[in-house]
Amino acid sequence: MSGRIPPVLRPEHPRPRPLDALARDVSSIEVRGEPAGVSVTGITLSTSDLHAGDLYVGVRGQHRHGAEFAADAIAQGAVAVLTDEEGAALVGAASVPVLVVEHPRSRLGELSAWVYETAENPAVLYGITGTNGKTSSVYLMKGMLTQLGETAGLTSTAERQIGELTVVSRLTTPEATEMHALLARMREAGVTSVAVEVSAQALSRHRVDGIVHDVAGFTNLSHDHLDDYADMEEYFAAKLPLFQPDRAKRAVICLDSPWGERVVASAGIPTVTITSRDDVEADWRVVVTEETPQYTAFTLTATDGRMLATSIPIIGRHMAANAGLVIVMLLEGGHDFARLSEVLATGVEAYLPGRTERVSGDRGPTIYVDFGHSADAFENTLAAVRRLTTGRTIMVFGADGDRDATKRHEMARVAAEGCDVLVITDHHPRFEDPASIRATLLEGAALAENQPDEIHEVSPPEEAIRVAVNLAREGDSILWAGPGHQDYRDIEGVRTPYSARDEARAALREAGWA
Ligand SMILES: CC(=O)N[C@H]1[C@@H](OP(=O)(O)OP(=O)(O)OC[C@H]2O[C@@H](n3ccc(=O)[nH]c3=O)[C@H](O)[C@@H]2O)O[C@H](CO)[C@@H](O)[C@@H]1O[C@H](C)C(=O)N[C@@H](C)C(=O)N[C@H](CCC(=O)O)C(=O)O
Ligand SMILES: Nc1ncnc2c1ncn2[C@@H]1O[C@H](COP(=O)(O)OP(=O)(O)OP(=O)(O)O)[C@@H](O)[C@H]1O
Repeated sequence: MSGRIPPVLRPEHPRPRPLDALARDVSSIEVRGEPAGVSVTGITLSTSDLHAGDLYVGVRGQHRHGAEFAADAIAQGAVAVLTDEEGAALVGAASVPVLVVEHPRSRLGELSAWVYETAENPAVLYGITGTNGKTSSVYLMKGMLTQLGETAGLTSTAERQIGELTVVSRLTTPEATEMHALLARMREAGVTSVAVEVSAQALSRHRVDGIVHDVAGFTNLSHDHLDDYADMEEYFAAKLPLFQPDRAKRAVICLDSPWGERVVASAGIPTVTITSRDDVEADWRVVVTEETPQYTAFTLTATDGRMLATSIPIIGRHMAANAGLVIVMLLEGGHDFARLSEVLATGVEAYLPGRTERVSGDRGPTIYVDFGHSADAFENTLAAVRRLTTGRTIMVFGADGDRDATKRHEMARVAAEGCDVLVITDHHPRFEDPASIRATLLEGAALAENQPDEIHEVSPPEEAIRVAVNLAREGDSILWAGPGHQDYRDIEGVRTPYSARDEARAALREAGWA
């Protein structure tokens, strides 16, 4: 992948850590070379993020062994290299100490916590997992925490935020080296609570090792990532470690998808449940009381009768479910119910970038740009858009190339079922042929029982949104699912700058809707 790579947030004043203490404090490390007198101020997996003073960790990746880049790392100022036996052979004779461990990736959390001294973290950590709603929930949480007077941080697919400071993210959940650096930077900034988006891949690849969340949250599970996991059972199993004592102290589980009950059954920590469905029993219940284009109002009620009423500045019952989950997580994190009710009575203040984000003005069709890229996300967002639309609902979407191809038919079927006009286009083709992805989507759309009035195939996406806008009239809505907050398209491994929000606004202007 080439193109613009966002920076990594690290502590500004790291305390130098003596390398010879590492072998004493962290078990099963063999030191080759002389560690005495060497100080470590950072740790990284990648030469593109290397700072002078870093411990460079060379792990075997999908394409290369990181140890192949050890000479570059040392030239850039790495003071030591940590790797496995295979890596040590690749490094050969080095001018810095070489530390050898088995399975270095599985030791990254522990090592990073040692380098940045994050084992004792003063902030309250909230970790959220699930297929859909993680990013939305961490933004809703940061908004609520700020309203409660806290200095809050978040890490998400879209951004890392420390109070007002924001940087664009690379991965949903950063590598453990970056995660611990971020926590250390947050400590410097006096952050009191952190909302952490935890992907299944992060749990499988040791990215949140060394972190014990005060409260974990589960949104839902549905078909996604079956390129990374063999089947739904394996994908589900990848989520479960977040609900064990080494990763979280307690948890709030949403029962809206049937997988929620199974998370409760397998959790090794105390759990509290929540639902927004009226056919499911749970400790807390979300009931949507009003849906408007500007906000969704809802009540949150406990089985003991406690109730609060609030609203979120975004459309969709699924978003109210996310917000309810977050409120109960805050309660489990020690916030007072009466104070939360009072602070949230006037509504949650949050901005969710690219999550059913309305990018149109007062005149003309309404356009929402969304990050949905699964059938479940489409079903929920389309239903929300439809409930607020007096005219036709137009859906524009394309599917990710080089990602779970098994979900494409179902995505297209659900899209076709839920809209009046479907415009199939491209998303990130990566190294796949976009025409062949569109052909698969057209096959999927043909499976819908209720066919839309029109189906169009338009490439590239900037042309597709213009076709959609030209088809639309006042009172119609366009849901452009996929690109969300993203500022690029990945075409053959190159990140080309791209903003769906800007393209949508330009299409409206060109059509005379200003
Ligand atoms: C499959 C996967 O997780 N890959 C990650 C992995 O890449 P890799 O194994 O291909 O690495 P490699 O290219 O073989 O290189 C091996 C090592 O050499 C290092 N290197 C390599 C070249 C160089 O010049 N210098 C250098 O130091 C690399 O940093 C790496 O440590 O290690 C890289 C460095 O940390 C990650 O950026 C990369 O994530 C890729 C970009 C990725 O897309 N991951 C996806 C699957 C992912 O994790 N997604 C989840 C979920 C998203 C969601 O919720 O939808 C996420 O949390 O983001
Ligand atoms: N609770 C929910 N249930 C179903 N769909 C949801 C829910 N919350 C959000 N969505 C839909 O899923 C899309 C992705 O939402 P969000 O980014 O919050 O999820 P995520 O879990 O962070 O996904 P990713 O891991 O892909 O970043 C949204 O744009 C919306 O279409």
